[in-house]
Amino acid sequence: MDGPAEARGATGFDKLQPVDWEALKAAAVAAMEHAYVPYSKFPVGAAALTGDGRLVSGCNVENASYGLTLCAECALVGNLHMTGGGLLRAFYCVDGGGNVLMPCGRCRQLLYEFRAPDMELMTTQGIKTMDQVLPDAFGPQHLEETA
Ligand SMILES: O=c1ccn([C@H]2C[C@H](O)[C@@H](CO)O2)c(=O)[nH]1
Ligand SMILES: [Zn+2]
Repeated sequence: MDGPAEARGATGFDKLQPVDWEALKAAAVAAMEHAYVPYSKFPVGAAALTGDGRLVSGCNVENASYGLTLCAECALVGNLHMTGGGLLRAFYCVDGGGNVLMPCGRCRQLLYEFRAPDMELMTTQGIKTMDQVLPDAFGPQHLEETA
C-alpha cells in the first residue's frame, strides 16, 4: 500500500515550532522508567518529536534469550506507527541515570528510515544531524539501484 516512510513525507511538518529538548528528555526519562531489564540492569528510554508535533517514546525490553532484546528505539518506532505514523524530527535517548545515550548502530539505521528532513539527535557532543551519526547510510534508494 505505502512506500518507504521518507517517500510519504512529513505531513504537517512545522519547522517554525522550536524543538523543546527538555520536554524530549523528560519523555525519554519517563519511558526509561518502564524498561524491562532483568538481565543487563541497564534501562534505556528514547523519545522523539514527530513532524506534526507528537511525542513518541519507547523503552528497552529484554528477553531470556539475550539476543532477542528490543532496544528502546524499536519500541519508539512501534509507538510512532501506533499513534499516526509520520516522520521523526528530533530524538533524545537516555540511560538509567538520565544521561544522553547514543543509539546503537542498529538503532541508527532504524531511525534513519523514519527521519524527517534535517532530523536532529541529542548526542553526548550536543545536537547532531542524522547524517552526522550515520554517514553514507543505506536507505530505500539503494534498493532501487539494483532493481
Ligand atoms: O541504542 C540502544 C543501545 C542499547 N539499548 C539497550 C539494549 C539492552 O537492553 C541494554 C544494554 O545493551 O541497552 C537500547 O535500548 N538502545
Ligand atoms: Zn539499539
